Parts: sequence; C-alpha cells; structure tokens
Amino acid sequence: MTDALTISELRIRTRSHPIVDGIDLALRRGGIHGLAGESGSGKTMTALAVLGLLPGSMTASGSIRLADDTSAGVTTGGSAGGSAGGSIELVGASRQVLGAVRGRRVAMVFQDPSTSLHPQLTVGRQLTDHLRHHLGLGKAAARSKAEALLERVRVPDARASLARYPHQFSGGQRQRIAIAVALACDPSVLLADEPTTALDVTVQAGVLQLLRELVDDGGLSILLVTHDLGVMSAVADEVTVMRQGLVVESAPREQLFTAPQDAYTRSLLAALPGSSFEESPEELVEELVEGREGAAGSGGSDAPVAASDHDVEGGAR
Ligand SMILES: Nc1ncnc2c1ncn2[C@@H]1O[C@H](COP(=O)(O)OP(=O)(O)OP(=O)(O)O)[C@@H](O)[C@H]1O
Repeated sequence: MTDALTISELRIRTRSHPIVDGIDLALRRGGIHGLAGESGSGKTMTALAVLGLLPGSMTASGSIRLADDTSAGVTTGGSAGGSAGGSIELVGASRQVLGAVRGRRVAMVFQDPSTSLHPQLTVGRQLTDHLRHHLGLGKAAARSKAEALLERVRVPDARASLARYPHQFSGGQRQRIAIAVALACDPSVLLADEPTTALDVTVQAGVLQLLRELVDDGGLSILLVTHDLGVMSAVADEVTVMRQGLVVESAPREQLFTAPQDAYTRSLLAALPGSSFEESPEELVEELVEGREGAAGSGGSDAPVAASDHDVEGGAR
C-alpha cells in the first residue's frame, strides 16, 4: 500500500441522519494532509472513525485502510480488521485490532492538550508509564526514551521537565508534551485535531513548525484537522475541504490555494490574506504568524521555539 492511510467511501451516520456521506481521502506517506471545512462538516468524526472512537450513537461503513509494514501484521486473520495486502482495515475492526493500532500505529492529539495529559502525574511518569505499558521497556530505558521524546518535541531542559506536572508548563509546551506522548510508540500516522487553535498566535508557529519537522524527519504522516485555512496554507502538502459531510475539493496545497475549483473553497479562501506558494513551509508559517500578530496588534516576534512558547521561564510556575 503506497499511502499511509486510505479512506474510501466512508459513511458515518446516527440512527436518524448522515454525518459523513461517502468521502475519500488518501494520506500520503511522509506528508501532512489538511482536512478543512466549516464547523460541523464532519472533520472530527472522520478522524475519530480512524481509531474506532466514534460516539456510541454513530456507525461507520466504507473503508479506512492503514498501511501495515510490519511482517507479522496486527492480527493473524479475518477480513474485517485483518492485515491483508499490506494494510489493515479499520472500519469494523475488532477490539483487539483497534487496541493494537491505537496509540501504537495511529496516535491522536487534540485541541486541548489536557485531554491527553493527567493533571496529577508528572510528565515523566506519564511518558514512562506509557512506554513501559506499550513497549514493555524497563524503568531506565523508559526514562531515557521519555527524555529523548521531550527533546524531539523541543521541550527545553528535557531532563528537569520530566519531574514537572502539566500545569507547570504553558499551553504551547503542554501541546508539545501531548505530542511527545502521542509519538511515544513511533506511530506511522498522527491525527491532529485543531492542535493549534487554542494557542496564542506566536505559539502556534512553533507547534506548526514542529509538526512539519516531525514529518520531514521521516516515518510520520499527519492528518491535520482544522477549520483554519491559514494553518493549512502554512504546513499542509495536500488539503481536502469538507462541507456538510461531503468532500467538495481535494488537491495539493498550491493548486488548492492558487486555483480552487469549488465555489465553497473559493469563498473560504477569499477570507485569507494572499500568500505566495513558492515559499517554503517554514517561510509560510512565519508569514502567517507575522500577519496575525500584526492584525492582533501584538509586538511579539517569531523567536526561537522555546522563547516563542514563553515556556519554562514564562510558563512554568
Ligand atoms: N456525540 C454526538 N452525537 C451526535 N451527533 C454528534 C456528536 N458529536 C458531533 N455530532 C455531530 O456530528 C456532526 C459532525 O461533527 P464534527 O465534530 O465531525 O464536525 P467538525 O467538522 O469537526 O466541526 P468543528 O470544527 O466544529 O469541530 C455535527 O453535525 C455534530 O453536531
């Protein structure tokens, strides 16, 4: 299977009405695929369907296939949830298959990092518990991997940070820590649902840059759910636009932003300040943040990550 995740004819419905009405989406390996669209269009439910985490009142049909590069596969047989032809079907998968996929092959980060962090456990404990439970690591190995994970997501002073509690970090650093937890088992796919929406504009850039770096470093593909097309323009390689449970347009970033085919996409883009898509994602992130700072009348700058997150010094109490 060439793509990291392939969604085909996905339908999600409650007893009374459709939520997602037959969508297709291919998340390329080593790419960021943006899922955009108005509130209620079905973006979050699409992401939750990947992990089999839809509300109990909803059912899914169609197909979500996850590339399976391991020789053993997740399970030994069966068509629903089985590993076949180098991929694992997630729609209708058994608990056993979903349990093996969640957190290990596919991880998720949410708008509010507190969703994934326990307030009364140190960051080190949360990471090491996770690593010991999922990867069976010993205490020392788990601690050293936990420290490496915090370094990977650029939390300053990783070793000392292991002893701190989530409330001792700023919002941006908490989101980085939530990303570290998500990456603990080296998933191939990260579902990021509005990961920067709750953050200050200056902090958003650092987190977006981190997502880009994680993908560029190799081994990770990201489905980035956001209503914010500015964020999309900065980091996504491809963008799918949803409206009322349907895909209205799906295209590479440049094409979508410079030659949108659909009237709804055009109306969303009309609200954005113009950008040149010849620039690198890093330049676009910078431009996005500068534009927003200007609009917000902020005097802040896109300083290096630790400073722009005004973390540890500014955030740790
Ligand atoms: N627990 C639930 N039970 C029933 N319907 C729900 C539930 N959660 C969400 N919905 C409905 O499902 C539809 C799709 O919601 P979803 O959260 O996927 O939208 P979204 O595109 O992610 O929007 P937003 O950007 O506001 O999060 C909406 O109409 C919403 O009202």
